[in-house]
Amino acid sequence: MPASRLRPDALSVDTDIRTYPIRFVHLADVSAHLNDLGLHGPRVVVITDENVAAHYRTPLVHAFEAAGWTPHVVVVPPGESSKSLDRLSTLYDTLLPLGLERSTPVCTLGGGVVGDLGGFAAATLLRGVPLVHLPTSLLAQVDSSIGGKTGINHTVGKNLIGSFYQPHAVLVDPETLLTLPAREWVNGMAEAVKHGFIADPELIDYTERHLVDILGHHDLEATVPAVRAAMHIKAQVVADDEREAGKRAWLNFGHTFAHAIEHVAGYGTVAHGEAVALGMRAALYLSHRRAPAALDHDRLDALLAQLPTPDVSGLAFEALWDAMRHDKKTKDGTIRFVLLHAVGDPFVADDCTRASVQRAWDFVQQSTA
Ligand SMILES: NC(=O)c1ccc[n+]([C@@H]2O[C@H](COP(=O)([O-])OP(=O)(O)OC[C@H]3O[C@@H](n4cnc5c(N)ncnc54)[C@H](O)[C@@H]3O)[C@@H](O)[C@H]2O)c1
Ligand SMILES: O=C(O)C(=O)C[C@@H](O)[C@H](O)[C@H](O)COP(=O)(O)O
Ligand SMILES: [Zn+2]
Repeated sequence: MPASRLRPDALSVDTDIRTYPIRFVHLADVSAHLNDLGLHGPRVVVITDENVAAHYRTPLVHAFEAAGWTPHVVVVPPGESSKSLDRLSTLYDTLLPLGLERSTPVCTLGGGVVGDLGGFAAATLLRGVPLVHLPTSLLAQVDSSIGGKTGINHTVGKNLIGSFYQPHAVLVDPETLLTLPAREWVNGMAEAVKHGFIADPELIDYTERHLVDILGHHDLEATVPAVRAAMHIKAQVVADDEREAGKRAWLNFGHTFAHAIEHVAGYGTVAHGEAVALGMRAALYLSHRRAPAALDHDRLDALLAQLPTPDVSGLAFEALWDAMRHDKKTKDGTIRFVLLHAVGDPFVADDCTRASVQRAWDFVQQSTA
């Protein structure tokens, strides 16, 4: 298939367990791609959510059936609350009686919630069945479908139960973005910009030039190059450090704050990408205070300020600080933050004082009030 602007060349993710492709496809061709990947039917499980099912369940099922496959579609409620032990348990109750075999592929069709939940189910069913992500949210396309982090939330904190479980492939149909609500474009662009901050000044420049086309007009021709650039960065970081022994932590830029914000606000109140946008503003502020000459704070913060976020004036710093203690980057009791020496030059800081972190949160609250 020749590359086109909406379906550029594939990328690949090189991990210890396997090298897998990220392909830009038509959803109707998924079964042919599964065959090509050595994943055979006739049975296939598709895990999706109600919103995504409303648009894509019927065409995908028809395409599978026309190719001689037997799809079993499982639909979960949309939203962060589905990343729960209860929902996972319901998923096992639905899937195990089907008598799946170790070779039965499981596809997740949807955003990061379905990917993380369905990915964890695939990792644990029969000790692991083949997983293919079909990401339909911008956030899932630029970030969550790549790299093998799967899991669920706990009342103690975000993503605290999970596994590393790499998919066999990521099959992206950019045209699914056309049904995505406006808020979800913001969520996706937050994680895309994150990849620019940690690794690619050109992606930051590109986003500055095209954000209106992307967020305002949902212009796929402007969006797909940003998606591919973000995917490329994520694939490289994961290939270098699959299990987060070192540089993979950079993908957590903005996330020490973000996960605390999501937890304290109540899962689903502030969406993940929105929380990451707020967390990056705090991390940029902290970075700039340490090395004012190396970062054009006002320019970079102005880019983040174009990502609309909910009112966080009610989130007290004390509660956020407590929640941050459960961050998975915490070491020897010290809360750690990914900061920037410069755009494209991140590091993990373990010496941020409580007072400096509070000043960063005060800045975010004042700027978003
Ligand atoms: N595993 C990872 O590496 C990783 C990376 C980043 C984020 N995450 C996780 O991903 C989750 C956030 O993902 P998300 O932002 O995709 O949220 P989401 O999965 O809740 O999707 C956002 C909303 O968009 C809807 N939707 C998705 N695709 C659609 C489409 N094409 N048309 C219409 N509606 C559509 C969904 O139903 C949902 O309501 C968080 O739980 C976050 O922690 C994981
Ligand atoms: O893939 C990674 O590594 C990331 O950190 C990507 C993040 O965008 C994502 O939100 C991830 O789920 C956070 O990981 P966690 O280990 O901090 O839960
Ligand atoms: Zn994230």
